[in-house]
Amino acid sequence: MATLHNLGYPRIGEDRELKRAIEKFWQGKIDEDELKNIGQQLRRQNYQTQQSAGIDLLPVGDFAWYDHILQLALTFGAVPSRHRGSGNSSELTKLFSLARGHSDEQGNHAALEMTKWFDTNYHYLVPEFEAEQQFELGHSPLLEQIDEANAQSLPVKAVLTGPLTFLYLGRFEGQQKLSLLPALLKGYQQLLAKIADKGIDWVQIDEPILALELDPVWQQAFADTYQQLGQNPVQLLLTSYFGSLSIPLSDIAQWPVSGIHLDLVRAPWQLEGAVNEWPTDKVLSLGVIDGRNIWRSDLDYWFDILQPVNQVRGDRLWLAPSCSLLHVPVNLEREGKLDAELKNWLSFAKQKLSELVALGHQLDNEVSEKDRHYLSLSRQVVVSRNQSLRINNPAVRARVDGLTEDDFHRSSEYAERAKIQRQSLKLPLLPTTTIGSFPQTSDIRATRSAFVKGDITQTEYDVFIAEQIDEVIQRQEQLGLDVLVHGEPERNDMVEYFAPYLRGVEQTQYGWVQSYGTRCVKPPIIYGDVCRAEPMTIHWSTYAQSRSNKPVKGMLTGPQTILGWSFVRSDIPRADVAEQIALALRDEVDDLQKAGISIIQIDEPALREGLPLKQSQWPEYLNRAVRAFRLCASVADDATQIHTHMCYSQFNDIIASIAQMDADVITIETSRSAMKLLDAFQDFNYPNEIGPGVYDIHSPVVPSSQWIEKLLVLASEKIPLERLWVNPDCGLKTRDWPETLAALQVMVDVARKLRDKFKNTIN
Ligand SMILES: CN1c2c(nc(N)[nH]c2=O)NC[C@@H]1CNc1ccc(C(=O)N[C@@H](CCC(=O)N[C@@H](CCC(=O)N[C@@H](CCC(=O)O)C(=O)O)C(=O)O)C(=O)O)cc1
Ligand SMILES: N[C@@H](CCS)C(=O)O
Ligand SMILES: [Zn+2]
Repeated sequence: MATLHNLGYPRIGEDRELKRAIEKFWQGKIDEDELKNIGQQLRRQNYQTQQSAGIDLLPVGDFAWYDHILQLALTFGAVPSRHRGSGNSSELTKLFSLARGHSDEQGNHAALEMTKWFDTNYHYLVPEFEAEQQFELGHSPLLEQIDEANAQSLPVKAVLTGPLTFLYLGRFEGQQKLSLLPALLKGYQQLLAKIADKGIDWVQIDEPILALELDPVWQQAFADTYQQLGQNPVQLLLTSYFGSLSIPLSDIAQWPVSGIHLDLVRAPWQLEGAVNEWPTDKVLSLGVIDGRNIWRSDLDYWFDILQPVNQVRGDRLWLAPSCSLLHVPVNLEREGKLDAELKNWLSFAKQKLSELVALGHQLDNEVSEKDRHYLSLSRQVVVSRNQSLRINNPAVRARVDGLTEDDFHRSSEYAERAKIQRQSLKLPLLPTTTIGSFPQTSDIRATRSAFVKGDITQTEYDVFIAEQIDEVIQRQEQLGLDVLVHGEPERNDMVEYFAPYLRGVEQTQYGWVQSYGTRCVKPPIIYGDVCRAEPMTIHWSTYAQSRSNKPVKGMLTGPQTILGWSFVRSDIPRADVAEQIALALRDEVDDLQKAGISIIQIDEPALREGLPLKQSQWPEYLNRAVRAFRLCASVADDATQIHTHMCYSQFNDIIASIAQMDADVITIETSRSAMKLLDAFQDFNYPNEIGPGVYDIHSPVVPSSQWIEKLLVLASEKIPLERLWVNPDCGLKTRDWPETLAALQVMVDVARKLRDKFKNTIN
């Protein structure tokens, strides 16, 4: 009989209970005991949901207060020295302080850096390692959670991120991370021994870096590590996901691990090797239900594939979702407003487990009434999706087919456009701007919530938004910014906002997915051919422009970012979907310029995170991503200045592609790296204009003028002054007004000072 297990369940809660509880704790509205109780209730509920779905082995250790990598760093005492010595504050307070930073008499203790978890929209906190770093096993939430689950007599499988992934994802300035491996392995050995002492048989040891193209040194480190860890009394399920293994399975078969988990959704071709090369006395766990997308599975397809494997492997065959369900929303049942046909096509975390169980039971000839329902729905959906008229839009297809090379090029080269734009825009040297959003205050959120619930009318909501824009424009004029924004008060999210205006795209009401810490997003569902149903931003952009004589940027989210932060149909290539989105945005760019908007920003923060995990696949991806951007931007007249914005990005390895995007201006996050990221632009001789971020928007700390001046001077040594802009790292939606105004005033004042200082050096 196949064993059914799960790799991880969404920790945030069906109603974002975890988010709400943590934020209340931060606000001092509940104490630590109350917060811990809520965490415990959530875990209990999640275990119950999984067990009643029919899952045989439950993941314990998938819960984390803010982020599981942060929690692991703290478990091993891998805490940077600036955060040590916080006296007798609790483990939880230390954890939140590492995640968010804190200030005290000793100064400002900056948070750990946050970055993308592989190619997902989840962010983890980057552990920082120091010379002589030790990894002493300290307080372990995993061990506590095992005790808690044992007390409930649950069938436990411990979940632990593996040492190589932990090390690989951390930062060890200028030094060889692998030199820390022996010390780290001591910590892991201690932890595994304690897990074994608690009577646990299996540990799911997650090593997602196995999906990257690892160099031989890391491959050898894997072999050495698992030789050592495999000697432990607990059985290890070496768990890969997000792609195919980069180490041959036949090599891994020699390591003393008791099982392997393979992601067959992302890399189905791995099955053949697994069947032939993975020893039959070891567990073969196959990830067959998509943990990264929300489509109902084709269970008959999997049944046919798995039946022969099941016959050979019996209880050594385990079945699971492809990866943790952290990346999908919790429960489809809550969605009351989704169209019935589309809803049938979907499956969220809770439903995915039922699909898995139905498949497992069918393989074992033990189908229940509930399983029958899931099996039959799966069959119906395969037919309905193949035949549905809602997917195919001939007009969109014809438009894509009719594209010519000219549609991907601006009329003139950048140098020519820049001359025209300089004359029309008349911007000063070192123009100042912001990235788009201004604080999304609780007033804005509450008013939108009232509107969505029907407590206020459309007119009342519109009046409110207009007032917000008026205020934002007025404040920017008072600050003396040169290029203004409307502040995005009408947008719940930079991606979700666009969904209602796009055909082929649907939006859930409760489909929340954790993005970082307590912050969540509701990814739209792209189910069919995409086109623009109606203008998306013209009303508020032109309204904002009517309130100022300075240019107000039109603000769009780019094709790769809408794609990357949505759940995307799987029946056509993603790049084709991006092209359709680009065409919808192209119409918007054109309408904006016709409506008198002279500067249009097309944000592409997700362009880099969309890179395939295997570097050999980058060129094809980058080519299509750049073309999609150019398709929407190239409708702009020479006089229309196109900006793009990227954050969270290392640019060195993709700088050529960024240049090919041919945006007139790119604004980027650089302040935390003290302008180091600009080196790539300098080395490449990046030809267009750049706005390197001069302060970190993730922190409420107001930057000093000395700091901003230092960064700008550094930037001016790398980028010619006449191509340099001055702006923060990213949008200001998560900040409060007082710190926003104070920081921007410092920024504008420094820009003015340097403008005066430098103006004579420009001919
Ligand atoms: C730039 N980032 C983004 C990413 N992905 C996106 N899809 N969008 C992004 O902006 N990925 C990378 C980064 C991640 N960064 C962030 C930053 C901030 C958030 C965030 O603030 N999320 C909010 C939810 C945003 C939203 O959808 N808001 C809605 C609903 C607000 C809400 O919760 N309303 C309450 C009622 C409020 C009241 O009455 O006071 C409710 O419904 O109960 C809106 O504004 O209407 C968050 O709170 O988590 C995400 C990613
Ligand atoms: N225009 C967006 C970009 C975020 S990456 C904002 O300002 O929030
Ligand atoms: Zn940004």
